[in-house]
Amino acid sequence: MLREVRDLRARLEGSGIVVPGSPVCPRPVTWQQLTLGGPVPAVAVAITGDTVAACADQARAARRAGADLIELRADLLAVPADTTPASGPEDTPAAITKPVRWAPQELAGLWLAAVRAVAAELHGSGVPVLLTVRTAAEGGGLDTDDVTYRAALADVIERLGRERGAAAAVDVELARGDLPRLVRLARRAGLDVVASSHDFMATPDDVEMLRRLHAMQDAGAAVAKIAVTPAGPADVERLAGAAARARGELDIPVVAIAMGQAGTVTRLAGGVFGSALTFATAGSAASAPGQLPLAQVRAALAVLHP
Ligand SMILES: O=C1C[C@@](O)(C(=O)O)C[C@@H](O)[C@@H]1O
Repeated sequence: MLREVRDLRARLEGSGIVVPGSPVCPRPVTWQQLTLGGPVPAVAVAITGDTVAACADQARAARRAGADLIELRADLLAVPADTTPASGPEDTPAAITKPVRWAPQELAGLWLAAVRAVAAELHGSGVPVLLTVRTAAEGGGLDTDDVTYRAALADVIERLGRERGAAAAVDVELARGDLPRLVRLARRAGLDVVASSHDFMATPDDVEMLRRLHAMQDAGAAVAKIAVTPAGPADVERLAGAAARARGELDIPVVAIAMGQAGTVTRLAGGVFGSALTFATAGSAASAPGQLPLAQVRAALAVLHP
């Protein structure tokens, strides 16, 4: 029975008919051994270590666990505090720790060191690296203004271009501005851009979700990703609907996730609605609420995408 369903699906897809459950993506992306946008969603594991050494350890574990893609969440790296006195002589009570204000080049240097360490662990495995620097505005650990974010990202992109192959792609937040320019820089450096948008409070209305995904493709991103927070089943249904519509309207792979407990189903069955990638854990801390262990996600994918 399963074989008959598979054969029928293959015949329909062969004649250009989009079959629910195995969306066809006109412009899939290939990074090393991984293709995003095929009939089965890929599984990413996020590296959430706060030191370069911890990131390398986590990458090794994620590779062994069978991740298709490693996302390095470089925003979670600890930025050493500046302990010089804010004002007054050092022996006065004014000798308090200053807030951390790193220059873009310093941030880029820290992220680059972590990319190198993670890439070294993955060498020869065919598992690509996605470099992500999530800002505090979208639930991440990098608490800077948009100008610093863009400058640091541009710097790390250019430096990655000089060491081709360390990372396959870089995450760029749509809402931080300048996405088309960062896409051009990334292309020149031999990197793809995964454009992203996160809402940790709510699920935007359907028109807005679609608008963001289209804006990402229009800016030249290779992948369009949205993660939202549902208040309940109705929001989960809307997110799934937006994913299915985006899959029909866009050429590039779409990633759509409902975060938190209410959205768990989208981490398992997102592929049925057109989502090309899901995020799972492999022993270390989750990078967003609702992520499940990789083995559970694989088991669900095997049922839904035989
Ligand atoms: O964009 C995403 C998706 C995500 O937020 C999730 O909900 O699994 C996890 C992040 O690390 C990643 O960058």
